[in-house]
Amino acid sequence: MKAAKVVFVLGGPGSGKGTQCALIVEHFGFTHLSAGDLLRAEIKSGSQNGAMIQSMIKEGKIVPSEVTVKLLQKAMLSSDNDKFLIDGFPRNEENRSAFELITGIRPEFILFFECSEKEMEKRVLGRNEGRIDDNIETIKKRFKVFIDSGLPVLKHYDSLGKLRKINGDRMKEEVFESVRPLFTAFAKKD
Ligand SMILES: Nc1ncnc2c1ncn2[C@@H]1O[C@H](COP(=O)(O)OP(=O)(O)OP(=O)(O)O)[C@@H](O)[C@H]1O
Ligand SMILES: Nc1ccn([C@H]2C[C@H](O)[C@@H](COP(=O)(O)O)O2)c(=O)n1
Ligand SMILES: [Mg+2]
Repeated sequence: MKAAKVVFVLGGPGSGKGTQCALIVEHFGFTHLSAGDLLRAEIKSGSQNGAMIQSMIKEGKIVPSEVTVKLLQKAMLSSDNDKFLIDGFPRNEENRSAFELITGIRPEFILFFECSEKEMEKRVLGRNEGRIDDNIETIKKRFKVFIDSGLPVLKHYDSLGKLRKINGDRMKEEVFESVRPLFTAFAKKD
């Protein structure tokens, strides 16, 4: 597992993480692992953690790291790929330290989509995927959790010189043109 190359993809709810990950997969052959998607699949699977995960997501809270890191680790181990985009993780310092401790992996860099709350709110409310957290009450809570718990993680990686900030407040094609050079450089280094 230590040979795996990981890029963490962060940003507020609706900042475009999943959308940009799909484009990176298409152009650069990474495997996309969304922590939120893995947690939602765990609810659907009827796991004994399902009810707890569902209630945390509904409240916009962060699921205990042990649960999420195990799901990510399992997905990485069952993949043939060695390049992963881990989307929506780490969401807090506990997520970050648990991942490093359990997997021994340090990320190559962190892709961070900066986007205004007004734009993120509009996108999430228009997403229409039936998510239990895409409603105005939960969105407000998710914004607060992002500021309170997510920003310290970004500060940490900034202090290590690993943070790559992208203006996510543009059309998705324009955003991707800012993302592309980061992965072109990464592919050359590989
Ligand atoms: N640049 C963009 N401009 C306009 N709409 C966008 C853009 N990027 C994504 N969207 C749309 O906004 C919604 C949210 O995007 P996406 O699911 O990629 O965000 P996310 O950061 O993964 O959100 P979450 O953290 O809630 O999972 C989707 O409906 C998507 O199609
Ligand atoms: N590291 C994570 C990632 C996600 N969750 C929970 C809480 C989030 O609000 C929800 C949805 O995530 P998204 O799809 O928006 O990335 O999933 C978590 O607890 N820990
Ligand atoms: Mg997403």
